[in-house]
Amino acid sequence: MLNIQSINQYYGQSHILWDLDLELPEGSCGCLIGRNGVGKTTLLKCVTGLLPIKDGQIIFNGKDVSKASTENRARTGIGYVPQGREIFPLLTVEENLKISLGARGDGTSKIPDLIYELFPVLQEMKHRRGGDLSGGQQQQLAIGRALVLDPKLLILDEPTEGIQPNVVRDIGNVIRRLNEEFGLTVLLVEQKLPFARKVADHFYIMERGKVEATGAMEELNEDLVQRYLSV
Ligand SMILES: Nc1ncnc2c1ncn2[C@@H]1O[C@H](COP(=O)(O)OP(=O)(O)OP(=O)(O)O)[C@@H](O)[C@H]1O
Repeated sequence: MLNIQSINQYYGQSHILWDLDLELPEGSCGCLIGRNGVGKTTLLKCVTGLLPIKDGQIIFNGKDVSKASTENRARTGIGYVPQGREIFPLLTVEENLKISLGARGDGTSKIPDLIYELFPVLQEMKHRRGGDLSGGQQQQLAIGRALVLDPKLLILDEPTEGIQPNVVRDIGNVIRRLNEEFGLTVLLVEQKLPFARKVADHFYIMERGKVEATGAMEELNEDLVQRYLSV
C-alpha cells in the first residue's frame, strides 16, 4: 500500500530524514514511534506532500506519488489528520466537514453518514463553531474531516495529544473500527505506548531520521523500549 524507498529530506542545511525506508502493508495499522525530534512528523508530511523530498520514492497503491501535489495525493486516497488538529475555529463543525467535500472531485455535497455515526458528538454539535469544541471534540472533527475524502490510507499525527482519557479511548476504538471493519490502512505517530499497543498491529521505531526497528506490535519488547524510547 505504502512503500517508502530511501528518501532524504532537509530543512535548509539540516539533513532530517536519511535514506529512510518503510513499508506499510494494505489493511495494516502501523505506528511510528521514537523520541522527540527524530523526524516522525517530517516523515508524515513527506508522505502527504506537505514537504518535498530531495530523493528517493514514495509509492502509494503502486503509483509513484513522490512529486504529486498534496491535493492529488488526497484525491488518490491519502487522508491526513495533522498534529494540533488545525480545524477552522470560526467555521461550524458542518462547514469544517464540508470544506473537504470540495476536494473529493466527485461533486457530492453530502457529508457521509458514517462520519456522524462514528462521532455522534459532531452531529449534536454540527452548528457550533469549531473553536468552541473541546480538544477531544476537535480531534474527532479533524478525523471526520479526513474521512470525508473517503481515504484508503489514514495518517494521524499524535491523535491523543492533550486529550482526556475517555475521549482517547473513543478515538482508539474508532481507529480500530476503521481499520478492522472498514479495511482502512492506518499510519499514526503516537507517543503513548499503551495506546499504540492497543490500536496498532505494526511498529516502526525511528531514530535520527531512519527507521531502525520494525515488527509486529507483540514484538515491541522492553529491550527496544529501553534502547530507542527511554529518555
Ligand atoms: N520547519 C522546520 N524548520 C527547521 N527544522 C525543523 C522544522 N520542523 C522540524 N524541524 C527539525 O527537524 C527535526 C525533526 O522534527 P520532527 O517534528 O519531524 O520530529 P518528531 O519526531 O515528529 O518530534 P516530536 O515527537 O517532538 O513531534 C527536529 O530536529 C526539528 O527541530
